[in-house]
Amino acid sequence: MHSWFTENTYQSPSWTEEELLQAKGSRTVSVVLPALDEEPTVAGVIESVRPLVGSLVDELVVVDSGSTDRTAAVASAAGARVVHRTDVLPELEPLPGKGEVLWRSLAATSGDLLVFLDSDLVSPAPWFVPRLLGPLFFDDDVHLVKSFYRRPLGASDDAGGGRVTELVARPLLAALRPELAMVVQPLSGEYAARRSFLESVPFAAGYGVEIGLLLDAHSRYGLAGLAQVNLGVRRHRNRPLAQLGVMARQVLGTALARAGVAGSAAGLTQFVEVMGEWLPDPQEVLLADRPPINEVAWPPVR
Ligand SMILES: O=c1ccn([C@@H]2O[C@H](COP(=O)(O)OP(=O)(O)O)[C@@H](O)[C@H]2O)c(=O)[nH]1
Ligand SMILES: O=C(O)[C@@H](COP(=O)(O)O)O[C@H]1O[C@H](CO)[C@@H](O)[C@H](O)[C@H]1O
Repeated sequence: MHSWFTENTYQSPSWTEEELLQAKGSRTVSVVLPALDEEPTVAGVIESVRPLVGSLVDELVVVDSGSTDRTAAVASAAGARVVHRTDVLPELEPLPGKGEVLWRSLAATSGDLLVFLDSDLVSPAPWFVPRLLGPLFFDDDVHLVKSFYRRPLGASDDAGGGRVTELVARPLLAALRPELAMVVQPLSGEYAARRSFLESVPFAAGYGVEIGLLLDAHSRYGLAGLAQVNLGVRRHRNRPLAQLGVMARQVLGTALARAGVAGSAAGLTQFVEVMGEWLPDPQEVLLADRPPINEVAWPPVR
């Protein structure tokens, strides 16, 4: 078995809250939920973290990505601090993507450590945050902690989720960065990292953010800088295949860029059937990065 997999993979994390608090010491923790139109689920995710605020967690922030539903109101009522993406770095026109709000969250928070959770999670367990923090508290060599879990697809209880992971990210890593073959969920949206790392690397503004951060952490720190923790089961809203095609294009674009492989800037032409004919349905695809935020002059909005 690969030594990294045995040493830095936590199949059954068993740290107690007391042990974690002890190890946390004077460090601070920000939990960030990126949210685009997540009115049905954001409160449940907040409620899974809120009991930790004031102990393991120092701040719980939802960054609204331009929602048109009641995400902000629901999140605020559930007890999170809500930051709209243009509340921070207002001088920058926002880019339409998940990575954009994660990048801006660095300017809206102050924690030494950050934990990212998707806002479309369904019934996330209360141990998600504590388990993600464990390796950062106990191993100073670790800078990025990824989650892994069984990923049911829709209502079924089998593990059919993680379609872009299985069909794009995992094969891509095998081809471009085989050392990362032992990462169980390279695209998992639940992860924790040190601010010092996050502020010093670019953020893909779209869905390439996870693969970009993984590749950059590996380039910067090697496998020793990475850990992964078992969170059990993860259910979330599963997008239709066509939308995952655009996501896959972003994952591919960011991975190629980080690997120094020239790719085109082309978007993605999908096809739709209209009255028995198949017609092109071109998709704009955001492939841009935000630069390392510590290179952008900004007064930290704390
Ligand atoms: O432009 C975007 C796209 C996504 N998200 C958030 O990022 C998380 C993951 O997005 P999504 O659920 O679309 O990805 P999936 O889990 O389906 O791969 C969710 O909390 C979204 O609300 C966001 O804040 N801005
Ligand atoms: O892992 C995946 O294949 C995709 C899609 O998952 P599903 O097939 O809908 O379970 O979900 C992840 O990918 C995104 C891109 O990295 C992340 O932003 C999401 O948080 C993560 O859920």
